[in-house]
Formats: sequence, C-alpha cells, structure tokens
Amino acid sequence: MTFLQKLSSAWTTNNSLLCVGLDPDVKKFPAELADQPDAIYAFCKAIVDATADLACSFKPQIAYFAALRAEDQLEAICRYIKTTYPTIPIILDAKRGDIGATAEQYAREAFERYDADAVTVNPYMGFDSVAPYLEWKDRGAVVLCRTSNAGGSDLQFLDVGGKPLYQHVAQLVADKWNTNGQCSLVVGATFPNEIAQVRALIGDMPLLIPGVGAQGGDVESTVRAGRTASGIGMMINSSRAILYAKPNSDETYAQAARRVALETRDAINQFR
Ligand SMILES: O=c1ccn([C@@H]2O[C@H](COP(=O)(O)O)[C@@H](O)[C@H]2O)c(=O)[nH]1
Repeated sequence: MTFLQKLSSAWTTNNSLLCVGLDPDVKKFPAELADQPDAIYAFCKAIVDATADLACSFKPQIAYFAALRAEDQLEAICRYIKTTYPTIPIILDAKRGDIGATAEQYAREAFERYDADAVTVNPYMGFDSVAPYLEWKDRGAVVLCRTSNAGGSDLQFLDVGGKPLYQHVAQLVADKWNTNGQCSLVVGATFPNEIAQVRALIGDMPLLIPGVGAQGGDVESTVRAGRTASGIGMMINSSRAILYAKPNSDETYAQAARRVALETRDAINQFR
C-alpha cells in the first residue's frame, strides 16, 4: 500500500481527518511516569492506544525525542504503531532539507530506521533535495508550504513573479514534483485564507494542517478552506491540546487525551 492509499483508507475507516501529534514533553508528563526509564515511549503508547480509532495519522515530532537522546523510544513507538495499528500512517515530522547525497541518508533514517510512511521536508534547496525521498515509491514527502507560525510570512509571502512564494511552492509541487502521487503540503490552520488559495492550486493533493488546538487555529474555517469536493484531503494535526488535556476528576491522562481527540475529530467532521 502507498502512503496515499493508506491515508485514504484511514480517512474512511476512522471517519477522521484528525492527525494526532506525538510531541512528548517530559516536563508535562503525569507524575506516575516520573521515574520510569522509558517514560517517553510509555506516554506515547498510552496516547496512541487511546486515540488510534479516532485518528487518520500519527505525527511524531523528532525533536522531542532527539533532544533527550531518546531516538530508541521513537523507534519503539513507530514499531508499536506499525505492529498494532498497521492501517494508520505515521508522518515523521523532521522538516529535512539538504543536498541529495545527505538527503538519501535522511530518507533512510525516516523510511528504514523509523519505517515512517511519510516525512516532512523543506523545499528551500529545490527538487534535488527532495528527490531522494521520492525514490521510496510507497512513501510520502510532505513539503512545507505556508507554515503555521507568524514568522513564516518573512519568506513565504515574498513576491515571486507576481505571486507569493508559498503559492509558487504549491504550484511547483503539484505540477512538477508530484509525478507519482507521493507529495502533500504543510499549510497552517492559523491561515485559512492561504489554505483556500493552496487548495485551489493543487487539486486533491493531501494537506497536513497543524495549528488547531494550542495554536488557536479555527476548525470551521480550516475545514471549509481545505476540504476536497468529497470532504477529505486533510490531516489536521493537534498535538499539545490532546497530549496534555487536563483530566477531569475521574479521568486518567490518556482518557483526557481521548476525550479531546474525540471532540476535535467530531468538530472537524461537522464542517466536511
Ligand atoms: O507549520 C508548521 C509545521 C509543523 N508544525 C508542527 O506541528 C505540531 C503542532 O503542535 P501543537 O501542539 O498542536 O501546536 C508541532 O509538532 C510542530 O512542530 C507546526 O506547528 N507548524
């Protein structure tokens, strides 16, 4: 199965456009995990088990693991998802970008070491820096386009031949880079007008949309701007709002995460 086939199947099976982000910040972990040696893995596993039937994808953010020398726990959680929930795609959020020879190694890291279904990549160095990921024909490359942070406008809004750079990236990926249907684009939920502009340029290509939840992006305007004619086409990511949801008195942290994931999935589905 290719990344796109797997994603399409998860959209349908779980009736979900929600991507659950795995950004494990040990400072925010519940006290019960404090002395556990593999606390990052245990935390992520509990979140994955609590949300797998509500998600169209999981997005581990590599920085949270690498900063603590916990790549072994990232490997373990990817392996766990692959084994236990093989129908849910993993998008490794690593935002890689380098010359071709180095990109080949980054691609091996994402697709061999972590066995991710897709990886986020930076288009700034051009096609030869993205091509090595596309050599993995059943995997995906999720290209940064209009990121959710305010500073994204510094470069992504520069005028390039009469249109902003982010639109040029969207057009380039859709017309020239996506020859095998492996590409998707990152567009932030904090900029729904730009999501609509991108959707108009790229047909049904999937969008990874971070920025709802902790970053305050509006779910309704995001979905209305990014949906395809058949009401799919998006992986709407929420990380901190789900991972660190405040438990009610009778809830565990995983149950609280499930409650917020369910609310987010259903809020998204209202507007598809
Ligand atoms: O433009 C972008 C690209 C990636 N991200 C990543 O998504 C999550 C968002 O986390 P929240 O806690 O839901 O804000 C995080 O891993 C970012 O690195 C993004 O926010 N914006």
